[in-house]
Amino acid sequence: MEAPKIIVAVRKRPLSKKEVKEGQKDIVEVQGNTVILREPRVKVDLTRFMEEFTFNFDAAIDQFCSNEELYKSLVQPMVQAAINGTKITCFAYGQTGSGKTYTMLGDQNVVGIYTLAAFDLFQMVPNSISISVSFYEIYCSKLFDLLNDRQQLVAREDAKGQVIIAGLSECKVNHVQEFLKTVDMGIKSRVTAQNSVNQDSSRSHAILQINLRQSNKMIGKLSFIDLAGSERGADVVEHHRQTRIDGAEINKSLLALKECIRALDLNKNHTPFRGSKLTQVLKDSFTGNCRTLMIGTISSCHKDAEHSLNTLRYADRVKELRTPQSSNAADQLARELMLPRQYNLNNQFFDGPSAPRSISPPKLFELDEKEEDEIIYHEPNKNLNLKDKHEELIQKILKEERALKTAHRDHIDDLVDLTKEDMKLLQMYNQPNSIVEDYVDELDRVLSLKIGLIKKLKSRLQQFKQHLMDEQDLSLQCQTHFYQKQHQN
Ligand SMILES: Nc1ncnc2c1ncn2[C@@H]1O[C@H](COP(=O)(O)OP(=O)(O)OP(=O)(O)O)[C@@H](O)[C@H]1O
Repeated sequence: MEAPKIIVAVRKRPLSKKEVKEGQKDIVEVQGNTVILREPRVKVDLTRFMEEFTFNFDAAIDQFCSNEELYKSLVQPMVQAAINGTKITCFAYGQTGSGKTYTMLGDQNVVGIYTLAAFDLFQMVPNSISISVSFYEIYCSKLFDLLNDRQQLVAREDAKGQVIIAGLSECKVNHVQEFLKTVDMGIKSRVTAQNSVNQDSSRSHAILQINLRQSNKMIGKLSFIDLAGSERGADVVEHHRQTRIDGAEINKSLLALKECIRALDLNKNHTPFRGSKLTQVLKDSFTGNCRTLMIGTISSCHKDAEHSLNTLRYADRVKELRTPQSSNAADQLARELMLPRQYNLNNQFFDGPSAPRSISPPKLFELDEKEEDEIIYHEPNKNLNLKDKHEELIQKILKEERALKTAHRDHIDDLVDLTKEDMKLLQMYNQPNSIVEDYVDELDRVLSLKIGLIKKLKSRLQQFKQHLMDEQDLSLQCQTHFYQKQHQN
């Protein structure tokens, strides 16, 4: 049977030492490929109760599973496929601090799955295949090369519809140590930016690409993506406008990513790649012969219940629309992937008792499909409408901002041309026999043109300023509504 195009896994991170010390509760249970989240709630009459949500995935990974075990069961088979010409994409989605970086890139004590893939690749590929790396980051819709001093990059679509990231460095690596050194340089560049540019890793998507070439022709590609923190997409109630705008961009890219994966699984002809910078640059990875692994990372801590639920719902939506064929293939793969017993995992990893296919209905309020499609964070309807309006306005502002910058540039060019005319005029007036009426008329014309240009730009600016103020008002309304709602709960 054909391998599934998409595998959706969820990984639970353990409580941190700090959380244990604070007495926080672990509210997530992994049983086979099922994740159960029990959220402590309080009713209006102050009685406490537990709300239970059950989700079923291709793989559910508990807190005892190491990166090596995860790699062996889910990623290693894909590495082999990459050598055989398949484009592989692995991405981690989840709240800040839920374990995305830990899974993808590792930390000082633990190796990430990209490193494990590299070890295998260097062992498996024949000498005729060369390996190279690119590593870049998307921050505020801008691309930065992590292997070249964070040079800003531009993504362009060529005549054949292929997206090319102009200037992206691709470093050829001959052995695993060289590979690790190169990626480490990129990780350091990301960390330095966090400290110096007031940037926060949870607000950027990091994309590490390993390219396999034979006689200079790309034959396979593996992309490991550490996404921005999913909760960042809901920064509507943030006080800083730029943070809200960044949040809207992150929200847009995560929703577009979900749409692209769904379209990919349904073999749709039209895939909405242009929906965001992230999906635009990943277009190539999602077309043709490709396979994707999504790892939703969740915290087990009760105070993160809301965010964990949102991640579980997002992952559930990604796999929900799977075609019957690919669903069968995924089930088959899940059985084949059963982890060897030497791994200290729950042994029901894949072939445990068959769990319910869909999520248990939330008992307090229902979400309809449209709501989940449009925002990541679920709120009651009224707030959602405000959020929708806010989102729409942010998109408008982003477009207007780009248009304003272009108009400003054109304005400067026009002013330079008129200033040249000004200078010529003055030179002519300094000539003997010049006619004062001509000079006055001409100067009047040039000045009127300049005033016209300034007025035009000013009115565009005025409109933009008005929309910024509207956004501020709308955000305040969202905040008020959000806090009122919290108070009621
Ligand atoms: N499965 C795990 N087992 C043990 N520790 C983990 C696990 N997942 C995450 N951690 C620890 O939790 C902390 C947060 O993880 P990590 O930095 O990977 O989060 P993140 O989702 O990448 O956050 P951000 O979006 O801010 O980059 C780290 O200290 C990490 O070592």
